[in-house]
Amino acid sequence: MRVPFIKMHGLGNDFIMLDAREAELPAVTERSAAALANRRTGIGCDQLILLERSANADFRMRIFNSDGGEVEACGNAARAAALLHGEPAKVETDGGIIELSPTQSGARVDMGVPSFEWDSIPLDYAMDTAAMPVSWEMLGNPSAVNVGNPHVIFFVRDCEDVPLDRLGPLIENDPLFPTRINVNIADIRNGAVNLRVWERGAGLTRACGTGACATAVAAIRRGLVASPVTVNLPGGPLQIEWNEGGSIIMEGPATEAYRGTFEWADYA
Ligand SMILES: N[C@@H](CCC[C@H](N)C(=O)O)C(=O)O
Repeated sequence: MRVPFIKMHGLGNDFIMLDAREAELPAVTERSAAALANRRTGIGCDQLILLERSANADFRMRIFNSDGGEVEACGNAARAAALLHGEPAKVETDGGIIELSPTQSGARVDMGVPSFEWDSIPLDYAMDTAAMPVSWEMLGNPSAVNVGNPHVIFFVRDCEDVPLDRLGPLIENDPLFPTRINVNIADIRNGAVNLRVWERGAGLTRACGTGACATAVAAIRRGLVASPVTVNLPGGPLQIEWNEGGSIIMEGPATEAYRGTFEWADYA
């Protein structure tokens, strides 16, 4: 069976988008998602995104990391889905309902209300998630935030100085994080956040939308910046708004790169 796909990205965080809202597609498995995402032998992407019909919202968005694992949220893919859908929409994700509003160059997304309780991150044992009494080599005293998916955030003097390719996998897989974790390294300059992210199940990416949301929330909570705040990622900037008790609003670009088809049997 030939399956159509759309290659899209948000600030260089790239996706294979499969649209099963009208057409019936074979079930995506961990194995097929990882095979399609493989940059040497497949089509290649950071995340495979599956759009489906939903009984609770305008449609459902499912997210598979490049290691094949299905996860709850993806900020950059939310903007890509908004561009594809073309009109405001409520979207069901495993991390909760999010709301998309397309803009001229991408989308504004209501990502929902963040959680801070240790067991909703989740962590392995109780601690203050605003300033955690833990460290890994040069990285210490992080914050943790769940924005649909789990994030740990380290504030440092210069995020470029951190060997994230080595420390990222170490922290991602630490037993403190029973569902693994996305690792964010941030510095603050002139009221803006500079951010690099080691994504759970995908590694270093050019941008992480949920990472930008979680880091902005953690920085606002620690009194380091005020809302709204610009978060600069290697792939470009996102604007994030958040006030205590409210939803996180993310705004930024999304891009369609090309459309194609693949033979399902090659990746099943
Ligand atoms: N690239 C994404 C996040 C994708 C999921 C993440 N790696 C996880 O495992 O939670 C974004 O833009 O938010």
